Order: sequence, then structure tokens, then C-alpha cells
Amino acid sequence: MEKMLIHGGKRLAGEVVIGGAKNSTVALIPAAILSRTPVVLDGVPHIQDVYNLMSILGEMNVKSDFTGNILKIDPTAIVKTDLPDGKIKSLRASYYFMGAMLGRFGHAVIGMPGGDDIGPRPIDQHVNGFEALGAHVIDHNGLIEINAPKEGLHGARIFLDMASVGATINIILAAVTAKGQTVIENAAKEPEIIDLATYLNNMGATIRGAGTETIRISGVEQLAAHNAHTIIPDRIEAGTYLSLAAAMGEGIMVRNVITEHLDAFLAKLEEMGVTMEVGEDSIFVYPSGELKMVQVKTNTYPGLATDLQQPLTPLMLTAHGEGRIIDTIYPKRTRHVPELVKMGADIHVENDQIIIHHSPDLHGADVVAEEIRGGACLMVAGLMASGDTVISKVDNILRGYDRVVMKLKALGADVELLDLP
Ligand SMILES: CC(=O)N[C@H]1[C@@H](OP(=O)(O)OP(=O)(O)OC[C@H]2O[C@@H](n3ccc(=O)[nH]c3=O)[C@H](O)[C@@H]2O)O[C@H](CO)[C@@H](O)[C@@H]1O
Ligand SMILES: C=C(OP(=O)(O)O)C(=O)O
Repeated sequence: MEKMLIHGGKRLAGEVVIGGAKNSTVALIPAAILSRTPVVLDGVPHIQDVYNLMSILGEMNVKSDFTGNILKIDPTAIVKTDLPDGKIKSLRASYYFMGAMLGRFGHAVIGMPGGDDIGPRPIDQHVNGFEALGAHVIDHNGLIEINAPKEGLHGARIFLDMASVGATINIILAAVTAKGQTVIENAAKEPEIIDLATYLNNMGATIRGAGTETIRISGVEQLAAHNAHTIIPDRIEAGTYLSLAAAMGEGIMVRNVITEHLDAFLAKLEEMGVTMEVGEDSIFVYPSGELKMVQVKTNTYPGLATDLQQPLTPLMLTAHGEGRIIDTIYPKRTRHVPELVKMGADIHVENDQIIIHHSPDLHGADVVAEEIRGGACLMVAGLMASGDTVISKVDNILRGYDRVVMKLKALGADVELLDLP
């Protein structure tokens, strides 16, 4: 079992280049099966989720080749295949094969996805969307079978109960080749949705309004990719390094960012007193002086992302006063809290609110990364702490952080992956 060993307490400096967005990539790869021609993705992050999706593609006789940052996917010999278990369970985004297979074959049999254990993650909005398009959905005890009617899917007006990223993407994937117009109201507005729409539109889809709460899709016969698509930078990876830079940096340049995607997060860092120079596609973080405690409430985009509340937490531990984090998207996303306590943090959970006090003396400990961002939080805390931190279940970090050990080492961190029992 791989674990991450961190000899903490070292000041860091230099630059880090952010990879392509995990949450775009994991939608773009399943979406590739809608194309009748080979697909090329550029800026693909080296993360376990990508390797697992490639393995799922292989089960459908879709060949893929990942060299450098380029992923080539050839769906021309695709075979309609049921995907009941195996790698499907290794990540959340495998549920995008529901919409993509439905769009391509009018039929999908997919096991319920895996992904982070961060509280309840139902897929009722995805199912309601498929049904509105005319599909028949049967849940065979966690094995989801979806069938389009004989005449194919038809456009529909769909109002989401909540602005779900996954449901918005899955409905787009199914609707791009449905007959007629689909309108998704209360759609998610995350940048990854715009990235997906750009990619599909370049294949011949007609999707308008991505990035707003009303998305209109006019169905087309079929899609075919003709150009490579460059994936947007990962705003969550960027936020994680910004938090680390503010906590331990002697001057760190974070490159390849779309700074607008980080507006809410940057505003929070500024409120804390972090000094930054925000360029066109980079952010330089100066060494921090005394920081001010802040109150944090996560929200859907453009609000502060739930995926950034945990990476921000170690930085908040350096500030004076009492801070609170309310995660309105995943209120139970608190599994990192007892692990931080093992490291000497003054932090606890009260009625789903995370309460934080100044904790200047973090020390290394054996901790568990129960999920990706909780893991990222412990990684940042481990780099700040004195002594050694050993993080187990590190695969949860590696499934979403591009070449993280290499990037941290380049900043001067003393970190390695070890095969430990
Ligand atoms: C692969 C990917 O892109 N993952 C991201 C995606 O997850 P994911 O797409 O799973 O998250 P959603 O936006 O769908 O979930 C938002 C909220 O809606 C609820 N909900 C969602 C769907 C549904 O059918 N019913 C329902 O009740 C969820 O439980 C959650 O409370 O968006 C989350 C919220 O920004 C991020 O934390 C994840 O990193
Ligand atoms: C929750 C996350 O991922 P997933 O939806 O893939 O589990 C995340 O990236 O923070």
C-alpha cells in the first residue's frame, strides 16, 4: 500500500505549473465516445482517474494512448458493452458513461459510481433528466439500466432541483443527439461545464448558454471531432498550491491558471491578508505576515468551491481568532478534522460547522486521507508541521492531483511515496 511520507516544516519556493482540470477531463473522456472520429485531448493531467477511465474505454474496445500531456482516444471500433462493476466503482465520474452511452447507443447498463465518500451523493437529478428525454430507467439494486424509446430520445425542458454539476453534464451528453431542443433550467455554471460544451460544439453539437443557469441544446444527428481540445487548468489544484504557498512559501509562482475561475477563493485569501500579484495566467504569492481569520461558506460556482474548503483549512490554522467553515454542498465533508487533531490542530465539528482556532504548533502524525480534498488538506498540513507525517490511503490524493510529488519536490518539499504495509 502506497503512503506519502512528508518531512515537514521546510519553507518552499519556486514555481508550479497547474495541470488540466480533473473535473473537466473526467467528463471529456467519456464524452469522447459520442464522436465518430478519433479524439485528441491536450493538457491532460497525470491522475489515477484518467488511467481508470482509459481502462473503462478499453472494456468497450475504445483504444486510447496517453503520451506527454496528450490523450488520443479512438472510438471508431466501439462495441456496446455493459459496465456493471470493476473500474466503474473506482471513481465518481464513471457515471458520465450513462449519458454518453445513452447518447451513442440509446442503451446503457452501468453500476453505481464510486468516488469520494463525502456524505450522500444521490443521482436522482440525472435519472429525472434521462426520463424527461424519454428514456426508461431501471435500478436493479445499484445496477442502472437505461433505455431510449424505439424512436430515440427527444428534447425536453428540464428543471433541476439543485444546480448539480454531474446531472447537468449527464443530461447534456444524452441530449446532444436527441431529436429537438432540450432546455436545462437551474443548470450548474461551473467552468468545467463550459469546457465540455466547447468540446462538444467543436464536434458539431449545438449547445448554447453553458456557464449560465439556462442551457439550450438543439439535437444533431451525430458528432465528429476534427481538432484537438485543450483542457482548462484545474482551479482546485491551483487553489491547493495557493493555500500552501501562503502558509509555507518564500515566494511561489503558480502558473497556468484562469484567475477568474478562482475569484471567490482569491477574495478569501485577500481578506486573510495574503499578498499576491495576480497576472494574466499566473499568480505570485509573497511570504505571508500575520494572517486574519475568516469565515467560509461554500457554494455553487461562482461561490467558493466545496473542493477548496479543506485545502484552505491548514492556512486558516495559522490565523488568529475563531473561524468557521460551512459547506453548504457537502455538510458532512469533515473526515479530515479528526486527522488534523492528531497533528495538534485546534479544530472541531459542531452541527456540521467546522470551527477553527489558531494552531501554531502542528506536528507530524500518522493520518488517513479518506478522500481527495481531505487528503490534500493533510498534505498541506504535513508540509507545515514539524517532524514526519505519514498519509495512508494516498491513492485518494493521486486520483486527482497531477504529478503531485514531483511538483512539491520542485518547490523544495521533502516528500516521497513509499510502499509501506
Ligand atoms: C467529477 C466531478 O466533477 N466532481 C465534482 C462534482 O461532483 P457531483 O457532480 O457529484 O456534484 P453535484 O454538483 O452533482 O452535487 C451537488 C449537490 O447536489 C446533490 N445532488 C446531486 C445530484 C443529484 O442527482 N441529486 C442530488 O441531491 C449532491 O448530493 C450535492 O449535495 O461537483 C461537486 C460540487 O461542486 C464537486 O465537489 C465534485 O468535485
Ligand atoms: C469530490 C471530488 O471528486 P469526485 O466527484 O470525483 O469524487 C473532488 O474532486 O473534490
